[in-house]
Amino acid sequence: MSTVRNDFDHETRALLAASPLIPERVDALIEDLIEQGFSCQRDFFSPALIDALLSDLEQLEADDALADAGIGRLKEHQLAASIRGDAIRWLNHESPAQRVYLQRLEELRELINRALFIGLFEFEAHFARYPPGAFYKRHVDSFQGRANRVISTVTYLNRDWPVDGGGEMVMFESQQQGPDGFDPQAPSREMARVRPEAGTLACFLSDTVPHEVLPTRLPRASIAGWFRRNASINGVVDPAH
Ligand SMILES: O=C(O)CCC(=O)C(=O)O
Ligand SMILES: [Fe+2]
Repeated sequence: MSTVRNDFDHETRALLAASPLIPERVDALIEDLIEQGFSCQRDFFSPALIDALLSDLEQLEADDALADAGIGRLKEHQLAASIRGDAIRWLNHESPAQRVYLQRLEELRELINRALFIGLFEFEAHFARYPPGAFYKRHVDSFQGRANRVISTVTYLNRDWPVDGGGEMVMFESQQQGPDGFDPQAPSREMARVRPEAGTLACFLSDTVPHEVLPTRLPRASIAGWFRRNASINGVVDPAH
C-alpha cells in the first residue's frame, strides 16, 4: 500500500484513519473484475468518508459551483440534456474529504495494477448531482480510438435510498464496439442493477460495459471516476478531463 503523505492536515489525517480500504473487499472487487468485467461492493467506503464527501458536494452546490455535464471531451464537448441531466464538478484535492477519497483510489489503482498488470496510470473523478427526473442514457465511458479510460468507478453518497427512489445504474452485457463505435440501440442483456446507496462502489470496464442511469425520483449524489492509461493521440498526451 502506498505511503500516506505526511504533509496532510490534521482533519485529513483523522478522516484517513477512519476510512481504511478493507483488503478482503478489494480482493473481491478485483476477482469480480477478472471474472465478469464489473463489480458492485456495498459498504466499500466508511460512513465517515461518505458523509464528508456528501457535505462537500452540498457545499459546492450551495456555492453554485456545479456545471451542467456535457457529452464528449474538449472540443467535442456539447451540452446534451437529452442524454444526461447531471451537474458535475471535478475533484481537485480542495477539501479533506476529496484528499482522502483520492488517496484511497490511488491505493486501489496500485492494487489493481499489481493484480492485473494493466498499467493504470492515473485517476480522475467528478461529483455528480442528478436532480429529480434526471437520467443518463445507455452509453460506454471510453470513446472508440482513444480508449484511455480503462476502468470506471461510481461511488454513491445517498443515505437511506428508498426502494422506489429510482436512479439505479443498470449494467448490460459486455459489447465490443463496432467500426462506428458504440451502438446504444444494440440489444444487450441486463447484468446488474445497482441502487445508489451510500457507501456502495460500482466498477466496470470502461470500453465494453454499456450502462445507464434510470430516471431518479430524488436528488441523487455520486462520484463518477476513471482509472486511465497514459494514452496519447498523434503524439500529444491526452490530458485528464
Ligand atoms: O452515476 C452513475 O451511476 C453512473 C454515471 C455514469 O455512467 C457516468 O458518469 O459516465
Ligand atoms: Fe458512464
